[in-house]
Amino acid sequence: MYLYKIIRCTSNSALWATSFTAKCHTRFRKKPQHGSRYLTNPENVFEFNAWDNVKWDTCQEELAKCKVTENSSVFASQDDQEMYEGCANKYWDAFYGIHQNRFFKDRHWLFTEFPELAPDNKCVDAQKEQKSEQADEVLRSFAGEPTVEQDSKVLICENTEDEVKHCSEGLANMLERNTERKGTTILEIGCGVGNTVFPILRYNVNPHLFVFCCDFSSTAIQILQDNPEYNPKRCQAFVCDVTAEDWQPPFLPNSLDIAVMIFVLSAIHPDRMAHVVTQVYKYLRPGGLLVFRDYGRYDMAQLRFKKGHCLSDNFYVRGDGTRVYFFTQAEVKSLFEEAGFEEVQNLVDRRLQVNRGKLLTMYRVWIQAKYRKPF
Ligand SMILES: C[S@@+](CC[C@H](N)C(=O)[O-])C[C@H]1O[C@@H](n2cnc3c(N)ncnc32)[C@H](O)[C@@H]1O
Repeated sequence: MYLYKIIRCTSNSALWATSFTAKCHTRFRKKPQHGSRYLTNPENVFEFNAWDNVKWDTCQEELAKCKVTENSSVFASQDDQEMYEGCANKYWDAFYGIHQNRFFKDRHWLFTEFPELAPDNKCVDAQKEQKSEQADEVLRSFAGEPTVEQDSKVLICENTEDEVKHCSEGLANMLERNTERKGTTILEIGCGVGNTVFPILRYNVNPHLFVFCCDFSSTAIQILQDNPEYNPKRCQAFVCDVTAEDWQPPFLPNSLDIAVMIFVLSAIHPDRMAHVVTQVYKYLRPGGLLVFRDYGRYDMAQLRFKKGHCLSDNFYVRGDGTRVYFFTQAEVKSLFEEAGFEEVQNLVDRRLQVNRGKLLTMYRVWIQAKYRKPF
């Protein structure tokens, strides 16, 4: 069992959203990309809650390596490994069954780092939320498997066109908008309860925007669809295990403008990552963009794992049965380039988060990347 910081999120309420949007329209402030507060004098470390682009010296790197070598010295048993893989969606169902939509905060920093997600919106006030929100985690516990039935809203029907096997309201919308060539179609993979999707729907002002989002946790998809902000005219959520050979999604190959992968690839078994990336490539249109942010090697969360939780190199299981991988930039690069993508961005974001009350320092590492499907 691991101790995680408790952060309560109330930002999903419609009331908050309305007042936030209103404030936002009167303020045209934007947080600089990759942060702007640098720690030059170590004595000042407790003056702020977080520092950007923190440099690691060799000693710190060596210490991190030692911790990882130690916590990887005992692997989870083969039986347990198979259970975590076979029941992966059930562990996430249980996670969302407990935490509902209170665990992850809405990811407003998205628009600072990935302005493509809301290109015409000048009012993205990324300072409202600290970028550090993305990895704040609560005390996680696994309380047994829930019995939630799968409830995909994707409709499957016959179509006269051979290549169109699966259709839905979302697909019909998308085809119409693509004919007019006005729309932007976004897919979020591993959307959870919508902490990325709802900010996109709020801040992307393109009237022809359509957001597809999927997750293999039917509990997460149900919670997302129950959110008052869920509008089927602009969004379609569906259940999909992206490690499956075929996705059967409600859109066509070569059709998506943007695919979003935020802290999802790390939750997938390393043996299936390449397949997931290949599938994303298949459904993006030529020229389409993939945006990615995920855990980096030696992030604080990796160093905190105890022996017995390691499944394979840099891949761990948390106390609640959900899994997490810690990437290097080089791994991300080869995953996407081997699938055919061209690199637009690949950076490591090192942040120092500070708990000023307890005088604690926490070194966070994230990999952020963008890849384009060539024309
Ligand atoms: C850390 S959460 C991130 C949620 C969301 N992207 C966000 O920004 O808040 C990881 C999500 O990936 C989903 N996931 C993990 N493996 C998956 C798979 N094979 N297929 C689809 N979703 C998956 C989990 O259910 C979970 O909702």
